[in-house]
Amino acid sequence: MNKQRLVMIGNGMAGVRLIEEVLKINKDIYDITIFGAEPHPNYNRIQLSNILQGKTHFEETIINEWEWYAENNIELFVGEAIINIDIEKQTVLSDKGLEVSYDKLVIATGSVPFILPVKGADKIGVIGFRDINDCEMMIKASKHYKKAVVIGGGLLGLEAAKGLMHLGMEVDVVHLMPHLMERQLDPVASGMLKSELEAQGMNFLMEKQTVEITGSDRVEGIRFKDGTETTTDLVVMAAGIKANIQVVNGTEIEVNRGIVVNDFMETNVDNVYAIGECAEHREVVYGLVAPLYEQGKVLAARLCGLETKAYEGSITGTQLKVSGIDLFSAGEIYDDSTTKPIIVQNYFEGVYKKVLIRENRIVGIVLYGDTRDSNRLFKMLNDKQDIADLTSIPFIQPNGAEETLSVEAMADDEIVCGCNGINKKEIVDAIQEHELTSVEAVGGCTNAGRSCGRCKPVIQDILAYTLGDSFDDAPKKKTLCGCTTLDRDEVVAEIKEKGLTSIKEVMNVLEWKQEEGCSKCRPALNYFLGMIHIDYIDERNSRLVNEKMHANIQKDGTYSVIPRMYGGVTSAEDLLTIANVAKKYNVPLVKLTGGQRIGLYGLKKEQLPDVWNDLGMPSGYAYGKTLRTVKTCVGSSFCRFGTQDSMSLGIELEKRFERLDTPHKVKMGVSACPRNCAESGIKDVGVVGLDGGWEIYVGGNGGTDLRAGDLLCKVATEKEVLDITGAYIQYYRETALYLERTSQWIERLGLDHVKELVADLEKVNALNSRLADTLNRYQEPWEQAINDEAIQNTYYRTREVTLEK
Ligand SMILES: Cc1cc2nc3c(=O)[nH]c(=O)nc-3n(C[C@H](O)[C@H](O)[C@H](O)COP(=O)(O)OP(=O)(O)OC[C@H]3O[C@@H](n4cnc5c(N)ncnc54)[C@H](O)[C@@H]3O)c2cc1C
Ligand SMILES: NC(=O)c1ccc[n+]([C@@H]2O[C@H](COP(=O)([O-])OP(=O)(O)OC[C@H]3O[C@@H](n4cnc5c(N)ncnc54)[C@H](O)[C@@H]3O)[C@@H](O)[C@H]2O)c1
Ligand code: SF4
Ligand code: FES
Repeated sequence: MNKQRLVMIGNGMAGVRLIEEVLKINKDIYDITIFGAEPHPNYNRIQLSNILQGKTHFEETIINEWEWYAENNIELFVGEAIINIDIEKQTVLSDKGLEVSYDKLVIATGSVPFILPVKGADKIGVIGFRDINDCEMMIKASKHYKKAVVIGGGLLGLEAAKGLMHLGMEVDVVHLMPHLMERQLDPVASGMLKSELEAQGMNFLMEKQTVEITGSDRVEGIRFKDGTETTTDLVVMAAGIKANIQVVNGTEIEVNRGIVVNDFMETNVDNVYAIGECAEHREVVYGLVAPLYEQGKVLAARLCGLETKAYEGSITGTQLKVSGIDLFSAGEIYDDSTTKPIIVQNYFEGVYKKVLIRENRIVGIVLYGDTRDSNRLFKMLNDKQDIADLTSIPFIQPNGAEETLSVEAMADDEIVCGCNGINKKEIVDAIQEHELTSVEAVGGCTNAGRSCGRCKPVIQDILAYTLGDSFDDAPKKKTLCGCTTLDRDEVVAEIKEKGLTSIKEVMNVLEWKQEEGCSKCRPALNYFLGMIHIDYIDERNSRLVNEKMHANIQKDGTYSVIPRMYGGVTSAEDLLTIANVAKKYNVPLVKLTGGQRIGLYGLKKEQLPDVWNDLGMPSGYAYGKTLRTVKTCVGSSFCRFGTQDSMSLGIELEKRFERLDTPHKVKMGVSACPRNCAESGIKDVGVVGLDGGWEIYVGGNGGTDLRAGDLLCKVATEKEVLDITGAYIQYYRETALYLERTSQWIERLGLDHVKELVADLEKVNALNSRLADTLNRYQEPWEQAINDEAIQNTYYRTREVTLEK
């Protein structure tokens, strides 16, 4: 049966979770295409506040790596927005002119910040806070400017303000209402919050209505309706959000505040669905992930033709991600004549708890200073539990709180992860069934902890409670990934001992928890098998996406082509060839790379084989976990300081070790004197010429974790450099964790240990002999692709998408 085509507009949190749910139900039902306006894979937007507050980095917030899309055969267009939907033809059109047809269309375009329509709102230095780009702008501004104003004292505004303070800025929060977070907190809790934030150094301008943003090109100040003003270098608008529904303009798809959907996330138009913050369900547009994930489950079942219960709406619970603040709120906040409150307040400890009750049922919760009971109370609210017998203070302030709040005392169905709706029993079952030993593994299996991350400490407690004594050892062990309880060394030992020869066999014999593994273990196993067995047949589909394509995917979904230029040395003829190719294919960017070669950027994947053919040069492997470049200085051939022939040694090193699979990328440099023009001191292997010999440095790194190389040894001849380098690289291949750079590996193993190894000639020879066997088996990948129609069809021919005439 032909697969149907599912197209999704939006590559964000709600949409991609929906796709995960669809794949869980049936991997084979759809050809999936996703368009994302941002140039990134799906990342955890919630964590943007934590990036500003210095608690995490962008890389750590990626939820679905590029490999995940490739592994699941999802066609992904990033940095490409859909600008038109034709519901008659069932096609969508992108801003780059790509027209794609669909059988089912999901709109998951999220929200946009509400920018106050005041004079000056378009000045430089006025931004929203929605994506990583906004985050980066704030970080950049903090390096040049001192003062920031955040407009809006809601969740987003306060998290932004705290982040800007962390970045060293002086921050005013401008708020329209008499108390902060008035949609989530009552005046008492709000007052306590304000006092705490003031104590942390935040300044508030309350009950101020902005009428103008002043300044020339860049913002310089803000003017309020009451005639007062404040100065500022940056304005962050956090005064709410609007559903991003622009894409349906001009269609018959019904909109109100959002795209109107029924209880199955269907719009009024056949085969068109909406989900996430752009969707309006029963007149509600949600702004937190928990309800959006619930919507995703219902829609996934619908799209896969399963019976499903309807989505009937959600009650949401809110928390603020600001260090030192502990609050929770859900449901109704303000009492009225129909509600009765139970309130506990302890000024001395800064604790305030209010539960609103109507007809013996909890209808609202506000907790400040102690939120340990939030899950229990929230469940009672959601379940509409009759609490007639409980309406006394101990029910919100249990005596001997520690005891009743322990994991043991938690009910099985108590929600642990609010974002993902996962209860204690589901976590305990997953731990037992899949022998999970870490919070990450629990997340991989159940989704718990994968969003705001607030529940991670409780998951940790549940692990300890479920595993008992064995938990003490568990966290120390770094398993290969969530699919196995074995670590790297155990997996490698088992492969050798049991003679396992394919990824499938490893997974079967070593009882992998997920039949097909994941994007972490598949490339690692492929590497280990290739490292162990000389005759191993590489599983190309298990490689990381760039290696699979033999080209580096760029942020707009195009690829780069970087041919080898051994030792950074080229010729007029090669330059002419590159220039002609660049012209012929209208290459958008031709650039010298940091590794002394020439990169052609912006090529479409279907152009790659032709470009490689026309170049007629070997691949520079600028995308691989392998030897990248050997940078050289001109050395004794031309430089008056040169003591050695750095270029010829560099070229020999590059020719010897090119294409070799390594646990991570390897860069080398050869300089002909200690002036080090080839930056040998920050390379995985750096060679420096001296009078009468060479010094070999190892473990250097010029990237994010800057590290100077350590002197491994001094040798007299070029042959010794080649032998020691060979032994060193082979030892790294045989002992490093997959994706461990030499800089991390050498610190883990200890320099002395490696020094001893390279001083032992027998060991050096044995390592070099194993390496030589391996080196013999590599083929030039670009040449292979040019000559193999099947490879071209599988990897480089696109499915029929048509370009707009
Ligand atoms: C700083 C911050 C902190 C937050 N903290 C929390 C929290 O603690 N807890 C919580 O539950 N929620 C939090 N949220 C809200 C949460 O991030 C959102 O509810 C969630 O991301 C919504 O998912 P979505 O898929 O609907 O939208 P998004 O995640 O915004 O994804 C929509 C994607 O669609 C893309 N897109 C838009 N138009 C087009 C188009 N025409 N073509 C192609 N692509 C398009 C957008 O670029 C975007 O990448 C926070 C939000 C922010 C900004
Ligand atoms: N911790 C979290 O759960 C979290 C964190 C950040 C963002 N978010 C989500 O992101 C979305 C956006 O958050 P938000 O805080 O912008 O939305 P919001 O609507 O909750 O709050 C906006 C605040 O801005 C104030 N405001 C409105 N107009 C103003 C004006 N002219 N001047 C000053 N103040 C004004 C409002 O009174 C309100 O308190 C929401 O859906 C929110 O749930 C959640
Ligand atoms: S490293 Fe020394 S030999 Fe090489 S170019 Fe620089 S100065 Fe000249
Ligand atoms: S509560 Fe947010 S990830 Fe679990």
